[in-house]
Amino acid sequence: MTAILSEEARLRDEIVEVGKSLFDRCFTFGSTGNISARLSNGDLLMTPTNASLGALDPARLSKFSAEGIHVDGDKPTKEAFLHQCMYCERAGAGAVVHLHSTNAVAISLIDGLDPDDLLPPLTAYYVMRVGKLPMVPYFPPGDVALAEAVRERARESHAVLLANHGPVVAGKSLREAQYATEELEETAKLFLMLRGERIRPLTSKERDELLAKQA
Ligand SMILES: O=C(CO)COP(=O)(O)O
Ligand SMILES: [Zn+2]
Repeated sequence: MTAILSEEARLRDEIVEVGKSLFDRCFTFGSTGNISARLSNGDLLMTPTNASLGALDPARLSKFSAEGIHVDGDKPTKEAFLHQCMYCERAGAGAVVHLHSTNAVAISLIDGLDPDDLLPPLTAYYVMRVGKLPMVPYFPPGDVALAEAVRERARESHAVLLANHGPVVAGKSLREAQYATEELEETAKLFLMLRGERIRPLTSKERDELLAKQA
């Protein structure tokens, strides 16, 4: 019990710290974005709805039981079901980060990209931390259909991009989810910077070798 409590206290602090770090560096704006983390007993902590990631209170985070019941804290993010869908499909996930990061949102607006994998393997770290980026069709924020569509794509990838909305990324730990989300955003920025240039992404062999090392 004490171990669970200290794990929970640590995770609460980490959600606040990561939220502030992402917000302060403009990875999301206003009250957009949400973060969740899973305790080893299956309980979930989530950011409350309409909260700025830059000003979270560890004591007011929303808590869900392993059965998915809201048991404590402020009213949860409207994307609570989406986060739960991500954990259902990604057994090893310990955290999920959703942002409205500008360059990733821009990618989600470009017509004609491959919806099964939106970005080329520009750098090794993109392949190592993100790997593949499928697109989830547009549904309004908080819609059950959005969460169900994320569930479909989460089977094949821990990172997905919501059309006209933003990225959702799961990680073994909150730090992993954070770093992957940052890598996704920076790669989206590089992709936009390089539009119109002849580019030389990693080859399939180079990409596959990196992915094999991750497995
Ligand atoms: O990003 C958001 C919706 O997609 C923010 O919603 P919440 O304030 O309910 O977390
Ligand atoms: Zn959102």
